[in-house]
Amino acid sequence: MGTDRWVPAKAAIPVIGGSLAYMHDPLTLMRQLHQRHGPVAPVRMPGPGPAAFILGPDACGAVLRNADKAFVNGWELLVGPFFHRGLMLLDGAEHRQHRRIMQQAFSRERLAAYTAALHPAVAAELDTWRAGERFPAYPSLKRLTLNLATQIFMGGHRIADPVELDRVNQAFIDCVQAAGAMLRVAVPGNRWHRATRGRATLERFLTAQLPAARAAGGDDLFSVLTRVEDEDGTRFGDADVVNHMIFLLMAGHETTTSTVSTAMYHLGRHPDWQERVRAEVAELGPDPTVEELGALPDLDLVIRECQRLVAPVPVLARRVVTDTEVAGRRVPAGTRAMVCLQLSHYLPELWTRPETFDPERFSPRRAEDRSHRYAWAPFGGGVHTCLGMTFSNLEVRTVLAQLLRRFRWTVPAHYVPPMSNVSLPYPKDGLPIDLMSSGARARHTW
Ligand code: HEM
Repeated sequence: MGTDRWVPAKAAIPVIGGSLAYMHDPLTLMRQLHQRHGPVAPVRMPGPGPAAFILGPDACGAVLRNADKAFVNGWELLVGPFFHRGLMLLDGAEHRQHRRIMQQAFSRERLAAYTAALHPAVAAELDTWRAGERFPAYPSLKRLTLNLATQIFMGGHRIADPVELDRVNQAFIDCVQAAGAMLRVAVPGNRWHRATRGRATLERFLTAQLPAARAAGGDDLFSVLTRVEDEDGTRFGDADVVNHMIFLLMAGHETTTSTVSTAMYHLGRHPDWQERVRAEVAELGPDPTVEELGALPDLDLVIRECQRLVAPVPVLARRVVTDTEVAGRRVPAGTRAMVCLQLSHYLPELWTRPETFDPERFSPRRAEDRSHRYAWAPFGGGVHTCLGMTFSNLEVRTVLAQLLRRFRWTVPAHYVPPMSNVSLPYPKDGLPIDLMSSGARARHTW
């Protein structure tokens, strides 16, 4: 295979220009770089060594499959200080062993127990939503998933003190927000500083709670992590449980919120689809099982389409440890490789009218996602493929099913959410939604 010369970083877009262009409109930047450089585009980014965007499904697939073991995870620089030793930040044999143990926390049996706990927790949150007003849905969804994480992951019922619960939630939010900090040095009052303190608070809290979580033998993830073991009987040490918990809280929170909020937006714009999925969930009983939630084909089409249009994790970070080749291009050791999943979701050679909301493209008849293994890859691929994918699907379906059964909603006429891309994408204006009770007729304003 012919190898193109590595284009030195000075030929690439300037540091600030590149970062700002990404934050302004990542998809346009990815398209421009793809057109100009093909599948491996050198970019200048703050941080050590050269950097490249990996573009298109072949190149993304090659990096994620990592056949020659040239890539290790590159997240340390972005989120390392707050999420270090989380599963996604481990490599090689250690990663394999930790993944094997953690997989036991996501077995069928465990998922059934988490799902049973999800129903009342979602209902309690949605009881606080009021029909008849326009309100920013995104912050409410974020609070909802955070409370779910506290209940399902942390065994929130064991935390008696509401002040402490608030403090823990805030510490966790501070950690998540640091990923988008421009200034990656702690200066009192800035994001990095708040996150450093947040990490310390979470560590103290979880370490103190660990004996109770272990003794409880409960069905929440925290309790489960203290006792799961791989086939050789190896278990996590106490520090591992704490590190994994902090990472899982982050991994499961913003990503799930993103999918539900994208779905609320598109279902608000497309009443035909809203009615179609409402009719489907109307058949469910009050506490649907994993199997019942899994058998909602129309909702499944909608969720996949939403994750195509707004990939909750649009770019994955890798670091090159030995000189290698991607799609015929030489990529030297030391390069930071940004795997741009989001671009593949919009390539016109893979998708019909990629800008359009068209869930049917995932139907067995059209199966556009089958055109390439990495055409649709919101959960990544290779050894780090999302471990929470099934749980997240159950959570998204549970929240949407309850929303659809309780409410109808629309979005303002001609409204398109202005997205923040500083860290993971979210609607900057909070996503205004006009909420009605499910009995009321929708007022379609577009
Ligand atoms: C819509 C929701 C979600 C999306 C789109 C998503 C996406 C991803 C992606 C793309 C990765 C791969 C990162 C990489 O290769 O560098 C990943 C990893 C991971 N995710 Fe998710 N995620 C979601 C929800 C969740 C949830 C709810 C959990 C936990 C309950 C979770 C747990 C994990 C874990 C543990 C990893 C690391 C796997 C490993 O390194 O072996 N995710 N996720």
